[in-house]
Amino acid sequence: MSILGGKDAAALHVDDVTVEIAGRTIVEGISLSADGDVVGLIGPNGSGKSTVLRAVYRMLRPTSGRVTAADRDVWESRPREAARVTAAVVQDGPSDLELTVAECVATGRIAHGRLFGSDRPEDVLAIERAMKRAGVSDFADRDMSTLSGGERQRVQLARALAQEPRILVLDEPTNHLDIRHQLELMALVHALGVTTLVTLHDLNLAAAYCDRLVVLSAGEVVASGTPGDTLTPELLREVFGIRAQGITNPLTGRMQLAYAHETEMNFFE
Ligand SMILES: Nc1ncnc2c1ncn2[C@@H]1O[C@H](COP(=O)(O)OP(=O)(O)OP(=O)(O)O)[C@@H](O)[C@H]1O
Repeated sequence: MSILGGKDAAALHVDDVTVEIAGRTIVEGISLSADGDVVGLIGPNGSGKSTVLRAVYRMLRPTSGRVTAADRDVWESRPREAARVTAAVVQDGPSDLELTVAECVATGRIAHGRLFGSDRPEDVLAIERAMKRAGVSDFADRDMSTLSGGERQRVQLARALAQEPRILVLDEPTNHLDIRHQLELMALVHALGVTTLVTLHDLNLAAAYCDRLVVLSAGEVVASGTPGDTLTPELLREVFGIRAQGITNPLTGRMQLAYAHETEMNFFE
């Protein structure tokens, strides 16, 4: 049993996935896997990260290729069956502004057969546990419409945790969060032990909290591996157009990057 209360982490395989929209190839030949670890999907704006995630959480059907979660083709599964395995926190997700925080988190239980307004003991437990982990218990009774962007983002995470997923898909989960909550969220995600595919623009969060990285450029995978193997000065220059160097964070011992715009000279030179 996972620490969320559900079944253990499940394997996710994206196998040679291509997505075309209106005749334009958005991503091509994408393959990646995750199994109980945290895999970061990184790349510049428009490189196709969200498109890959949409194919995984059943929002955008691939033109070719296969996505399997817990050994089932997600595009041949029923939506509720897929939702019992995979939960997503996404940018264009439902806003649920008319619900309270607790009601919003409770919708994560629908995949497990909860009917609206009738929580079973296991639902109550999962909802409370998820709110506590995401740090939103204090405002459980507030209306979603009254929350700040960062608070709302943590509620979306709580809803996903209440789903007791075996695979977690997160699209820029930290973009509204202050620095403390960014670190807390990434540490929490890492500690869950749930298979996680996460897009991040912050390369330092990616380096510190992802077990492996997959780098996209112009709709294709151009590198994958551990942060140390992937985030080389050459790749960062070619793909992101920056000067960068891996350094060790003196407080945590984890890898992080020192970076500058390619045109920027050393201030002290
Ligand atoms: N429905 C669509 N119709 C047309 N073009 C699309 C559609 N969805 C995505 N695109 C295009 O596909 C490319 C990849 O988009 P995607 O959102 O996957 O990139 P991303 O890496 O997540 O970008 P960002 O870092 O800016 O969020 C972009 O050029 C985008 O404009």
